[in-house]
Amino acid sequence: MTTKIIHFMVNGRLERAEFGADCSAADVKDLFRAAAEAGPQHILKIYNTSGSVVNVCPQLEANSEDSCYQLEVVATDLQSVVMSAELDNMENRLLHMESKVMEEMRKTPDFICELKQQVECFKRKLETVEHLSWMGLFKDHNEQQLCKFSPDPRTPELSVQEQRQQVRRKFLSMSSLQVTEEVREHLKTPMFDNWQWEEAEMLVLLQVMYTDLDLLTAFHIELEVLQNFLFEVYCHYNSIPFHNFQHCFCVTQMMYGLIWLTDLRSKLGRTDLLIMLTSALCHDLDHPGYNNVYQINAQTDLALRYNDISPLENHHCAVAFGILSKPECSILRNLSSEQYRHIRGGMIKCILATDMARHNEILNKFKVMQPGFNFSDQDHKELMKIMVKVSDISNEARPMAVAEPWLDCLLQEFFNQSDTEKLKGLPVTPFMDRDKVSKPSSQTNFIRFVLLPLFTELTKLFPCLEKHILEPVRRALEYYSDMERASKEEQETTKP
Ligand SMILES: Nc1nc2c(ncn2[C@@H]2O[C@@H]3COP(=O)(O)O[C@H]3[C@H]2O)c(=O)[nH]1
Ligand SMILES: [Zn+2]
Repeated sequence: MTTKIIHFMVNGRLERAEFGADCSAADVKDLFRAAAEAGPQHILKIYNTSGSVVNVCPQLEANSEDSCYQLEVVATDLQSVVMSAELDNMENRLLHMESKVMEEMRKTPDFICELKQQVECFKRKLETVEHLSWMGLFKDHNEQQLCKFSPDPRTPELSVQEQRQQVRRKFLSMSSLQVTEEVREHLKTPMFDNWQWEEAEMLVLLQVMYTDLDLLTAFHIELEVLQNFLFEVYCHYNSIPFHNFQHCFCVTQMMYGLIWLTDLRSKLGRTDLLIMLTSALCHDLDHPGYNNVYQINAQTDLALRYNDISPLENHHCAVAFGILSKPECSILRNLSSEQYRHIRGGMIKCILATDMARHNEILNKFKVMQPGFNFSDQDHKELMKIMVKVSDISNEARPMAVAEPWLDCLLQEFFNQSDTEKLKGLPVTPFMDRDKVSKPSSQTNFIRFVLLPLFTELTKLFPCLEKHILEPVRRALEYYSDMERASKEEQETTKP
């Protein structure tokens, strides 16, 4: 039997393990646990030289001292214990509710049966290792496993490359089909429901946005180049809970909707529209799921590269121009160098302005120039920035059934970050801490202090946004305030 030798760093020591390919997964884990002086309750994580997590399994690739893995004890499995207790608690409350309802109705209502089934399913999952992957602590050895919380779960048997190629084929085969007038019109409103569309279809709809704004004709963009560009953009979004391709699509669709709602076509030039739409599309490229504060505190490569100055936004922008530097993807390739420089400058401004650390600065500038806003003035650059920014944080302007799942995705990403911060001993970002925030508290604060002031200001310039943006956001505030009140009342009544 041939054995392989694995070199790895653990607790500052270089170690080696030797095992055969027919060795069991449990044996391999035990080998690493022993080296890390960890017990069975600990969760181990192995990183390769490029910092990606690899699976602790017999198929682990042999390496040399120079290319050794990093082995880390990232958590004890306490979280499962806590989750398990919470599920038991939930189950007891459901049983209690069921018996009360039974007294009156003599039958268990469907919704209680459904809830019971969900709790049961959750408990089963918790008993397997599946939950570790939701927490980002376990990876299948299928190199780049897709995130379980991705809003659009894809076929697990296919590799990422194969899945992407499948999306590409579907996109290209559908893109010649006629998108109905009804869909085209719907695409221009904040009512659009992203959850009904799969990735290939979203690529077709993005193509429609460029064509319906006449951008292909105005900038001599070949259809094939636009399709290559859109596909590359799609490939450069990660499968993470929130900052994924679906988010990119939603932000671009909202930007597109705002262009039509506020009739920007008659107020700005085609170049400005191209800048805004393309900035929205590229604004979160290759987002890793951990925000700037984390990048800076953890001293990541991005923070080092960009000197702690908006590391993520600088990266999104750099990735965008990396894609645009490939001739087959460059929708800007038929422009003069002066036009290119102008569009590049505009996109950099718009994408960098999505850093929420600059929120007040940008809002205040907009407030100052607001009375007597002049669209032909150079100052409209500020308007472009604010429109992309508004689109970026506009989920709550959408119907509740569309917006609420987005909040779940966002909190998932937040909690993932704060869990990692706790594990690594980094400062914990309070609004991401699962022990401190809840859905309603997160949303009432965000709507009161971020959304309403910004949207109110924009509505002064475009009164039609009152109906399309402000009103839905006010309704969302009511909804989450009610939820907050109800959960406080419930806590009061269940207090021992
Ligand atoms: N609480 C809350 N935060 C949001 C919402 N939408 C966007 N954000 C935050 O606004 C930020 C905008 O920039 P990022 O994409 O980095 O991260 C986003 C989130 O942190 C929302 O609906 N609720
Ligand atoms: Zn974003």
